[in-house]
Amino acid sequence: KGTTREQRALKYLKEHARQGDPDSVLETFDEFCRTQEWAMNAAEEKGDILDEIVRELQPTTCLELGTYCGYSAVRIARNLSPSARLITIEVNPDYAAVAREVVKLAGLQDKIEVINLDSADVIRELKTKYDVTKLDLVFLDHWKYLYIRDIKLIEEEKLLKKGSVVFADNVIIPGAPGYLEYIRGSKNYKSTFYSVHFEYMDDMKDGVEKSVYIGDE
Ligand SMILES: Oc1cc(-c2ccc(F)cc2)cc2cccnc12
Ligand SMILES: [Mg+2]
Repeated sequence: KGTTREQRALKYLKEHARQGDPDSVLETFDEFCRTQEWAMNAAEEKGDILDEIVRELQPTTCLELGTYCGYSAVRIARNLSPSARLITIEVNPDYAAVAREVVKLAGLQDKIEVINLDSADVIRELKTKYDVTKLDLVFLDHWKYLYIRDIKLIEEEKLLKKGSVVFADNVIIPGAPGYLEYIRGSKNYKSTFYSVHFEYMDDMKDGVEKSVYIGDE
């Protein structure tokens, strides 16, 4: 075929979504995943919970680990206030390239910064290089064994404050080994589990975990 699934998704979006309209980009991506090819977007029930968190929290500075094609980046950023921004990190260059196009298609390039690097390296430089003081929202959606590595790094960098929300996808499928017991066992978080359907699969269950930081600044 010569093209990747992600490139085919982007082509479909460019042909069917309304330029500058985030809702249209998301609806069109969901349609692509339901009718053409499945893709690992934090969509449907997962996306609804993410929307709820963003609307209630009204975060100023958001960090997403695992951009993939930018679906959840668009989903988050479409609900952000004018001065708020999202930094999203994607280690795979092919995914990052597609994500930048999707963000542009949605007209959200002024709110979303896609960084094609390893998450740990960026987290260590958020304060010095990316002008971040605190993170109001963190969305964990990259490789599952990295959740625990990166949340510990985020704590070490003192990037969370009382009320910051850490939202984790896939805590059931593929599962985030060690992360759940770490975050649920920590006195610094109040965690809630939501049983949800796996993206675009009505007969599969996954889970997401919302953790509110209550620790010291
Ligand atoms: O939401 C996700 C789903 C899957 C996934 C793919 C195929 C399966 F058979 C099962 C699970 C992988 C992810 C990797 C990174 C971020 N999110 C993912
Ligand atoms: Mg996921």
